[in-house]
Amino acid sequence: MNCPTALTIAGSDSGGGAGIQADLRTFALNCVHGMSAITCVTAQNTIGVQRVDALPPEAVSAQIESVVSDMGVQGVKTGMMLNSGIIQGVKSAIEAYQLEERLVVDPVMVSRSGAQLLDDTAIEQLKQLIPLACLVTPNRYEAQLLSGIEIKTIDDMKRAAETIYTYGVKAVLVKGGAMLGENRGVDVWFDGETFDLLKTKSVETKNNHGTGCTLSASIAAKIALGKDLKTAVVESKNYVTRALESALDLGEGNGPLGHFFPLLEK
Ligand SMILES: Nc1ncnc2c1ncn2[C@@H]1O[C@H](COP(=O)(O)OP(=O)(O)OP(=O)(O)O)[C@@H](O)[C@H]1O
Ligand SMILES: Cc1ncc(CO)c(N)n1
Repeated sequence: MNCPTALTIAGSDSGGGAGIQADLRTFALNCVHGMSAITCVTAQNTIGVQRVDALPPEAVSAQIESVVSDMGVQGVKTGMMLNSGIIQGVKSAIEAYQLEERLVVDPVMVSRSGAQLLDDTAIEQLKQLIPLACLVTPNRYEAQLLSGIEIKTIDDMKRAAETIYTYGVKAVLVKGGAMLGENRGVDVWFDGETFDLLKTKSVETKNNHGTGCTLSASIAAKIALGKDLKTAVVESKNYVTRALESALDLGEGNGPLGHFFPLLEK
């Protein structure tokens, strides 16, 4: 049986809500064979991250090379990449295997609570990767950092999307999970020609760990399935909304999404 494949280049989340674990689960729910290049191992739960151990950059590059050279990759996403050495190696591999057209960069730099997750050198390195991608998906704070624009309104999100587009990326999705009031959960799409507001219902839940990872993994899976980028984004946004509505009440903090709600409906 033929099966499309997708690759996630990201960190491991021991709590299973974000990172590699969320990505592989999302690939599976799309009936896409998931493969992984692990960049770092986090000791993490619903409350926070207790420890992070990075892999050597060569170990990350070797994982990418192993799967791409043998199995082929139709969709790729990057998530937490931790340091500039790893990001540099990933960029070289993307270029060597010409994966740009199917690459989604989730620029994991600032958490939704506003904490910086990458040092300044790594941020500069990540800025070099963004132009290669077909889509970059910054959250509110990452969009602020990448554009230099303070984001408070939808108009600010649009201006930030326009600025980030000038990096050379094909399309930008500024995510609105960290916006306030009725703007929470409204994402802004810009592809150089058209702005679009992707608006779903704003879900009232504290169990929202892994929304960004799930969104970018779902988009990569749908690219692997041959869908056009905009369709992949719209369907993925709807999937995240439904998964938030079915989120799991686990742990003391922010529980994981209910990724498998479609299976429970059968
Ligand atoms: N409460 C909510 N209701 C509806 N959609 C939401 C809500 N919170 C987040 N989203 C959606 O989830 C997706 C991820 O956006 P978010 O801004 O949370 O990304 P992120 O900060 O990168 O996520 P993470 O917390 O996983 O790092 C977006 O499509 C956003 O609109
Ligand atoms: C491993 C990992 N990647 C990404 C995020 C952002 O949600 C996280 N918390 N953990």
